[in-house]
Amino acid sequence: MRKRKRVRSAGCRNVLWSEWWIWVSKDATKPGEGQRVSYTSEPHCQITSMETGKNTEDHLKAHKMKKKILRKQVRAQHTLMRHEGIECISHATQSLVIANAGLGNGMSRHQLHRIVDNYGVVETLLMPPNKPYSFVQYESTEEAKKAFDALNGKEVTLEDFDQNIVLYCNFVEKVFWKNSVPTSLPPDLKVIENIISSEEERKMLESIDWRGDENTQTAQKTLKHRRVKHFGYEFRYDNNDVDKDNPLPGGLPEICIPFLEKCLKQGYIKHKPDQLTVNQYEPGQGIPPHIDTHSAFEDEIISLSLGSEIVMDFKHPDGHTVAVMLPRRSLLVMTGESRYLWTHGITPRKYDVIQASELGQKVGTITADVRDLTLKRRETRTSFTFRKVRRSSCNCIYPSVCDSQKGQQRQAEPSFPHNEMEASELEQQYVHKVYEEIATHFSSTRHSPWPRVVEFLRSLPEGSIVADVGCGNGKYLGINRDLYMVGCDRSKNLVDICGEKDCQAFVCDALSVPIRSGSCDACISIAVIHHFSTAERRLAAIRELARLLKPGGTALIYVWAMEQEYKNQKSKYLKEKHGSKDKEEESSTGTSQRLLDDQKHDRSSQGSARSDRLLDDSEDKGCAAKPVADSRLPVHTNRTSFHSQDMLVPWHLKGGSKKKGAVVDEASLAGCKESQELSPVFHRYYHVFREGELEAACRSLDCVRILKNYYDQGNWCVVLEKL
Ligand SMILES: O=C(O)CCC(=O)C(=O)O
Ligand SMILES: [Fe+2]
Ligand SMILES: [Zn+2]
Repeated sequence: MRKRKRVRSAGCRNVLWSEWWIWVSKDATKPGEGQRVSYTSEPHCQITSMETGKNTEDHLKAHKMKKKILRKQVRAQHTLMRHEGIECISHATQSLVIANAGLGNGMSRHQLHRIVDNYGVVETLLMPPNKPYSFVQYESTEEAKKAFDALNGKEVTLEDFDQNIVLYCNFVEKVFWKNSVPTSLPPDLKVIENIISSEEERKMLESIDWRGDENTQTAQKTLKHRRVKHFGYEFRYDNNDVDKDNPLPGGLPEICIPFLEKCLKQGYIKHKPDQLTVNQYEPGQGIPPHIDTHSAFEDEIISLSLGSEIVMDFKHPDGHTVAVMLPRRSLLVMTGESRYLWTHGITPRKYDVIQASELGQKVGTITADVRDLTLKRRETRTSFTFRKVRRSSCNCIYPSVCDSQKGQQRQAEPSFPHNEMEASELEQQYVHKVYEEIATHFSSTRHSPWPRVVEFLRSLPEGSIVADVGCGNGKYLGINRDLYMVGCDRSKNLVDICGEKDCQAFVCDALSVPIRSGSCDACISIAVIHHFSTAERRLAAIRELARLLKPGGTALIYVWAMEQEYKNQKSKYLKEKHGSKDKEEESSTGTSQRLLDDQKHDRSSQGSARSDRLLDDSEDKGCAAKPVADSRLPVHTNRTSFHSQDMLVPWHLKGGSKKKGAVVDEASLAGCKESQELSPVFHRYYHVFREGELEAACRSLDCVRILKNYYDQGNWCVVLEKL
């Protein structure tokens, strides 16, 4: 409903979409000079000159500043609504939400307390984990008002980061937080506190000699995000397997023997480990989410935390994550489901979110109580991970993630769809779900707009209403500020990323876009329609784009081409097969394609898939794709030509997540390019178009005519006009 209204009245050019939104929402006042929400403060600074009217320059400056604060305040309201469904209200209450004062911004509980305590008695201070806002409830409305007036638009310096941020305040009905985060540990996971004494800890740490770079006896390696040493057997990160036939000389260090005996005696483990990996993490370092290869190690995996505590993230395949505090001198015991099915990893960052009251001592899940969270600076942590090398194949009950059981797994491989329902299920599993999972990583690789798409958007008349259907991270939404662009995507996580960039986008399916027929001057659909798995559905997606257009309106469509060699020219995608460097970002020339860039990742980590991949693609090495002898979809080998029009294309997920606005992650993830280790692989369904196929589909629609039809960097492209 709202969307329609927005589209309809977008003709008045000076109205920001976001401001307009607030006008139609129930707490808004009428559009007018400046004031968009009923309760605003005079920004505590720069405003005095405006009021006394000293001189016009100051007046103008103050006016601009006020407008800016208002804009940001409104943006913060939208973020809160989008993230939490919490609505800000126009009258003063006891409760404030303060944007940019969140744990995700790098604000500690301690610092925020000192700020908000200045204006009255704080009853509750909620700091949700990793979010860019906090909630504060005062004893009285008067106090909250005082805080609002003082803090809205106020610049503060983040302690520890030496960085300035500006706070923006809004009133909310009451302070609350629905704790959707699971509070129990993953099944079959234990954390045993104080397993060794400080003296034993010191001795164990001292026993590891990190001098020298690469050491054959202990297979010492400096990885991109930590140092490691192996004892007993080497664990190889190139194939994620243990070198079973070449035990390292010396076995496990003497000092570990009494410790292991204690673990056996106390029943934490049943079998004596014969392999040890010592990992050392400096603040800012981590290990990507992974499952230790099933075929390499037996069930029990134990890890001793030395030197400092750390938060480890566990993730179930259904997506839910549990952050687990591993205190110093504690033992993590992973068996059964937590060892075989859940990934574990350490996000590379300098601070962890932890419970405030028992600094560093609380075992177990972190997000149990948001009234009590804060940040804690990491220190050097050394872990001793003991495992037992497996001598026979794994027979676990989790075949979907078991490399020993890939025979059975193949049964689960998707087939070419035979009907509408199968098609929709295939897309759900191998397009929607995957983009949801990889959204953050995917978005971090999507910066450079493709030049000919930009050209199309720049050629549109000022004031045009444009829909970007399948907008991804919204990289085209801000290209031409003279347009009213709105994006939509099937992935909520990608739409959230658009929102963070202050772009207008919503979640919907490209087959059913909730925009009024004939309301758009133009549409774009870039690298989207090749994700539909039947010809009917691809045509339906084009028809839907056409429906949105008003007569004379134009649509630009890009799909991936079967022909990666055209007019005797290899596409960039093929040419970069033997490229020199793995790249995380899109080519700065801006000529590389969304799809081509996907392959850079794939190439960079081929062969690094662990047992947690969804499908096994190891058999594909050297050949482009499996022939479609049966109707099972082949898995494409990146950087090779296509041998089938329908296939699965791998995406190698890199560890960590980069959230905009989260200083903590921002700082620590800079330069994060863990390429050879532990990246889970996801597969996306694609139908690559043959020459003429897109054009023919468009021609079958009576309501459009083709204005242009061309090949651009491995894609077939058309520009349509609505008749
Ligand atoms: O540092 C840790 O505790 C875990 C290390 C780990 O998961 C591994 O080396 O596979
Ligand atoms: Fe591990
Ligand atoms: Zn297994």
